Amino acid sequence: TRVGVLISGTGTNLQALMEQTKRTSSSAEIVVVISNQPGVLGLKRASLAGIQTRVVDHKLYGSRAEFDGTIDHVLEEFDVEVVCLAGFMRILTGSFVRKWNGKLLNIHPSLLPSFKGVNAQKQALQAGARVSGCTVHFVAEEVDAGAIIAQEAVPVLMNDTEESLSDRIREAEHRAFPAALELVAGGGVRLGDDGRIIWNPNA
Ligand SMILES: Nc1nc2ccc(CNc3ccc(C(=O)NCCCC(=O)O)cc3)cc2c(=O)[nH]1
Ligand SMILES: N[C@@H]1O[C@H](COP(=O)(O)O)[C@@H](O)[C@H]1O
Repeated sequence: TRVGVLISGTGTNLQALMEQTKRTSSSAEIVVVISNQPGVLGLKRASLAGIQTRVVDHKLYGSRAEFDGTIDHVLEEFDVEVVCLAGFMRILTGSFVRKWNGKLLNIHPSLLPSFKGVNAQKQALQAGARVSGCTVHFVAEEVDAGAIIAQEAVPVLMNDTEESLSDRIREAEHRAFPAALELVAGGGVRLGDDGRIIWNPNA
């Protein structure tokens, strides 16, 4: 399965996905990395791994539709079949999400449906949660509301700060996202027409 990864920054999730898809056992191959920000570390990580990169700078587009349309054009150019949002921080338009429905995965740093949106780790701390974690989900038009593919829980410790909790969640992300990508790429999981997860017991 040909995979495109969309990033906005550091790319630690991209790094985990690249390491997983390099394995001979993997059903997935990352064929392009697209960033909406120029010069980010994630682009260097991809180049070091010999993966093609493109920058689609959202500041250069008059509308979200044109920005998303350009990203879509690059994904088609590379014959991408599955798209992973790995620290990608732009909301995608409904038409883009509908076109890639069931083929678009995102990693979120909380146990959805709790703590949607940005600063999820801070929300968990402020709520006094004793457990948090990460969620990999199919992307739906409604932000952070898509069908859940994989989750991993982590403890919230007494002296946790937003940074220490984020670091612990990120370690879980680096396991959950590669595992979820293999499930989707290998046909173990797909999105039903009703928007719910369908598990293939034989995959
Ligand atoms: N339609 C759809 N698109 C998404 C795009 C990115 C992410 C990644 N997680 C994200 C969740 C929230 C945001 C956010 O609210 N950023 C501040 C506004 C940035 C902007 O103006 O664009 C960004 C990424 C998830 C989704 C999703 O669930 N549905
Ligand atoms: N989606 C969120 O973006 C953050 C940065 O990810 P990365 O750029 O290090 O992969 C991660 O915490 C992830 O949950």
